[in-house]
Amino acid sequence: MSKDTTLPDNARHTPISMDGNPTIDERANHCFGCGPANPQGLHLHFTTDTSNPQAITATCHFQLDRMHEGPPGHIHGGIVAALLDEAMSKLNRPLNVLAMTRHMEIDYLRPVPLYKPLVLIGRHLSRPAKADGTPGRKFFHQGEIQLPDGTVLARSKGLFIAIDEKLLAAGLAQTET
Ligand SMILES: CCCCCCCCCCCCCC(=O)SCCNC(=O)CCNC(=O)[C@H](O)C(C)(C)COP(=O)(O)OP(=O)(O)OC[C@H]1O[C@@H](n2cnc3c(N)ncnc32)[C@H](O)[C@@H]1OP(=O)(O)O
Repeated sequence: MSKDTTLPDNARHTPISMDGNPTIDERANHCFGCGPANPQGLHLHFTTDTSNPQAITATCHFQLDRMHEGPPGHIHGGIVAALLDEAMSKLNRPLNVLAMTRHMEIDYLRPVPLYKPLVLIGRHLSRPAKADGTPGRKFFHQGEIQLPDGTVLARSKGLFIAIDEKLLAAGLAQTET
């Protein structure tokens, strides 16, 4: 019996159809947000919760220091954007899709402190169906940076567009040396 690929699967790191075709990111592992091989990266580690398939989450506990300073004692706004983008993008794989950020908007609600434990959360909001009722390419997600007591410091909404995995795999094959 074939597996239902529309359901989230938190045991996997890539969509089923990508078996044997790791992404560029996975091969190099230099992703600025989560790649362990990037010495300048943020080294974020997420835990995904797919217990409610309609509202899956990705959560990361992190703390940054002066390397990422913007306003004195606080995280640079561009890094805040990178954190939120990363949290939202981490929802795509449990949803069994490869997708890239097409649009995101950010509310910078409070300055985000350095040297303090913080919580980064991505939440899947919706995947509107196409006109014919089949699953669409657009994934809407939300991201938040919170203090441990739940106070929200920054919030994002993002639109991610699913990429054709066959084209991606073909592109990777051409880059093999
Ligand atoms: C080298 C590549 C490697 C890839 C590895 C991936 C692994 C994962 C990596 C993890 C990365 C982590 C995350 C990162 O940081 S990813 C890094 C940052 N993102 C990028 O670099 C993405 C660059 N953009 C693209 O490549 C293309 O634009 C993509 C592929 C995303 C879509 O191009 P495509 O030509 O296919 O689609 P489209 O442009 O017609 O738009 C699609 C639909 O969206 C609608 N729309 C647009 N704006 C809005 C809006 N504001 N509100 C509502 N809707 C809006 C628009 O009307 C259209 O709708 P419709 O007309 O179809 O109904």
